[in-house]
Amino acid sequence: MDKHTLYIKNLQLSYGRKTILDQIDFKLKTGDIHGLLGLNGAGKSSLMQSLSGSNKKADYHAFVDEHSVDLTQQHLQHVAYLPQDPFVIKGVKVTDVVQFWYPDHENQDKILYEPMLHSMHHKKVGILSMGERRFLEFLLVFYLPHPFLMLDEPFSGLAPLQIQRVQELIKEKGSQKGILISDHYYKNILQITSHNWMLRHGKLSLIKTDEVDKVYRKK
Ligand SMILES: Nc1ncnc2c1ncn2[C@@H]1O[C@H](COP(=O)(O)OP(=O)(O)OP(=O)(O)O)[C@@H](O)[C@H]1O
Repeated sequence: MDKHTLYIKNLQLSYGRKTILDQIDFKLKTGDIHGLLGLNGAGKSSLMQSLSGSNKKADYHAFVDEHSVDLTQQHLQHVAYLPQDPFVIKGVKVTDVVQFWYPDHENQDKILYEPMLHSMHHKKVGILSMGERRFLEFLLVFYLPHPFLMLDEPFSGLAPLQIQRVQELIKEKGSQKGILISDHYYKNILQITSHNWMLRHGKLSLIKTDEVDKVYRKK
């Protein structure tokens, strides 16, 4: 599979007079799994929304394989995004949601035959538990064809076995996609990432695994 690189240059985001992201440069290659850490309100979701083109207030230059790209043109399918908040409508059945997202049988089967989702096909999304719904949403975004994937709190509300399965899938797919993951359960992240970024005061810097605990304890 071809390798791709996403490069973001000089990302700037302010809400009113408050600067959230300050002159951030960021590079992610397919095959890389990077963690995004930071205290509440540091700007992790804002960064992921910006990188996936869903935050229209962000200002930056984006390149894929050195070609300038407009990430807000989401039909170009550069970066997929799992948002922190639930997004699947409650009143529809799991099978219908999956068929809507994936018209092809191959991808439908990958999701519907996922062992931890198998017994839920005919349930409406609204009666799934929080963890079941989050797991479904993760799978929906995970199998999209985009080469880059932003996962905002994918472990939130998941049971330990589901966390393990999400980690397995991310590691398997890590060889094909460039993945950035943020989660407050940062130990789940550190188990699967090669590099970790800390977002503080609008700036992004690499952080070593053994320094992460210290930052969160200082809180
Ligand atoms: N649409 C918005 N308008 C104004 N301020 C916003 C908006 N979205 C986020 N903020 C502010 O930007 C800052 C960063 O928020 P963001 O959600 O990106 O942080 P986070 O690191 O993801 O936080 P958490 O870990 O708590 O989810 C916060 O102070 C938040 O209140």
